[in-house]
Amino acid sequence: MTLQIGVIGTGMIGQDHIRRLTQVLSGARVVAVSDIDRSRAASAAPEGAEVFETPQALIRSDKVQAVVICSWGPAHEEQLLDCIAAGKPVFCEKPLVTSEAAALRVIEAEVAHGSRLVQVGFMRRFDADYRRLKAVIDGGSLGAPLIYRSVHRNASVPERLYTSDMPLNDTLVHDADISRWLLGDEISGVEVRVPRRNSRGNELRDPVMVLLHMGSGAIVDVEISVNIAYGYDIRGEVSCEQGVAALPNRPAVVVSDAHGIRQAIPEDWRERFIEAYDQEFREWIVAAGRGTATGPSTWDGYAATLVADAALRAVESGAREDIRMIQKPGLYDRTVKAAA
Ligand SMILES: NC(=O)C1=CN([C@@H]2O[C@H](COP(=O)(O)OP(=O)(O)OC[C@H]3O[C@@H](n4cnc5c(N)ncnc54)[C@H](O)[C@@H]3O)[C@@H](O)[C@H]2O)C=CC1
Ligand SMILES: O=C1[C@@H](O)[C@H](O)[C@@H](O)[C@H](O)[C@H]1O
Repeated sequence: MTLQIGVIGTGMIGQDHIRRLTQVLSGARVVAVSDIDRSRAASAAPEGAEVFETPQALIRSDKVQAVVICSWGPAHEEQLLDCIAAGKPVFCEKPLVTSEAAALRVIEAEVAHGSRLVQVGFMRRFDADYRRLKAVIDGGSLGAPLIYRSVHRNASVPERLYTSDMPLNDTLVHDADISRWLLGDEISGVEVRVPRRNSRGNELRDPVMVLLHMGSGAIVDVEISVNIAYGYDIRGEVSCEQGVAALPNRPAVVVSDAHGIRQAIPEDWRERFIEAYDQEFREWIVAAGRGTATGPSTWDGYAATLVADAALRAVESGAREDIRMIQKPGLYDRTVKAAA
């Protein structure tokens, strides 16, 4: 069976996902697109795909069996609720939504539907290196994890569109999610420290240091730098009771010549996580074909939203801000086996 997909939002990542769904992966076809910028949607539409005037019309269309949301974060809630109302599986890029209240509305709608429909775009969980790191920690040979260092550096971010709150409510969500997943634990409190500003970033609050306090007492120390110029550099290191497991920036061919020894650095997230995005969609296509979702859920999107909100409070208060989650609905405890 070929899954008929509609894509909402045909900007940077929307176009990249259309490319992988059209040229890389099997089992799916992009049959519909929509964007508030109609001409962008028209030029991104693969051959034969219909351009819809509104996301709502695309979601309701009989030709669309599953939806991919790549619009801006504040638009996600309405589009997610429309997908759930239509009973259609939906892959939603991060952030799930941009407020706790919105996350709770999506949880309520999905729980009322009775089974998972939503998968959130936390692609690190599908990255082979992160999966190996998790296997080492879960294997238990290093003992309990005590400290996790998460380095998240972007060469640059889009001027004007990327604002001062975004290191904390857009970029940090990946580190929050991967910390919860790697350590198998919830985040109970957040602190933020703001060092000297990077003058390359205009007025942006950049870099930021974030401490995530895990329920177990383990601490995650996150560096977010979004204008570091030299490339996209993502690292993680877990210090455990009797050993350390580390994920360096993506390994690449080591070149030795008259200029020294060097390795290429990925330019951006598209390059660093190219296989992870492919894998998250491979697994999503299988799950969506069965009318459901797999991997990062609405619950995980809700947890990351609470961390973003707490981080924004913490940057103002200078103190630890606590996080309180609602009781986890049973729906999010069930495992859906998607991969063949
Ligand atoms: N998982 C990841 O690593 C990444 C995730 N993202 C996420 O993907 C989403 C899109 O980001 P980009 O592609 O970088 O942004 P972008 O600005 O390049 O594209 C967003 C597109 O959505 C359209 N749009 C905005 N509101 C809309 C609405 N209400 N209805 C229909 N179309 C709408 C815009 O016109 C634009 O074409 C964001 O939520 C972002 O956080 C982005 C980059 C990487
Ligand atoms: O999700 C992403 C972007 O939206 C975000 O702006 C970047 O900071 C992240 O590294 C990237 O993975």
